[in-house]
Amino acid sequence: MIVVLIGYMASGKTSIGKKLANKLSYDFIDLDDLIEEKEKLSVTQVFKSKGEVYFRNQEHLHLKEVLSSKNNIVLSVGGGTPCYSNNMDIIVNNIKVKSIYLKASITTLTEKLMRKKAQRPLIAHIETEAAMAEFIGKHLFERVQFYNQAEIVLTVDNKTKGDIVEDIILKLF
Ligand SMILES: Nc1ncnc2c1ncn2[C@@H]1O[C@H](COP(=O)(O)OP(=O)(O)OP(=O)(O)O)[C@@H](O)[C@H]1O
Ligand SMILES: O=C(O)C1=C[C@@H](O)[C@@H](O)[C@H](O)C1
Ligand SMILES: [Mg+2]
Repeated sequence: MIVVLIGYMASGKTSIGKKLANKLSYDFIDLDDLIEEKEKLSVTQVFKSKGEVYFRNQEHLHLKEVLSSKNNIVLSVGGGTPCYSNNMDIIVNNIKVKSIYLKASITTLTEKLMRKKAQRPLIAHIETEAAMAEFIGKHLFERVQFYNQAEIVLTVDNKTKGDIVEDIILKLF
């Protein structure tokens, strides 16, 4: 089985993914980290020096490679991964894959992203909480059509990471 965690920036894909993999004794792969390793640059630097189109292309290639070559892994993808190329089709049509949307509210995401926006090139420039909430609202509206295609949709607001991992395990088995 390959568990694929999807969701907006800061919904918890990386941190929940690591904990879940640990609990299942699966390997953990984070698509953003994989791209950073291959490029020897941070995601922000890739966006700056090579552009978003290049990043999206690499993201697509690495997603396909991981899904076709590995098993017993938890894969956390980037916040935008499901929304480009045919990435969401590739995820949902792979019979080994269980896809999970970590669904967080605009309020939860705004709170988190105001604190941790520096390494996230798409939102680093947003200054006020009101502007952040407005940006996330519009962006999510475009993206939920992809996120909602996940096999499992799990609300994460006001839950601890441990609770979320337990909820995922209950839904998977
Ligand atoms: N349920 C939770 N309770 C408390 N803190 C959380 C929870 N989920 C995530 N966090 C914290 O929120 C921050 C963002 O989480 P994380 O980096 O895992 O998100 P992400 O979905 O991987 O984001 P990105 O798309 O930018 O990679 C981290 O500091 C993480 O520790
Ligand atoms: O939501 C997005 O489009 C992104 C999310 C991050 O995980 C990174 O993949 C990158 O910053 C783009
Ligand atoms: Mg992440």
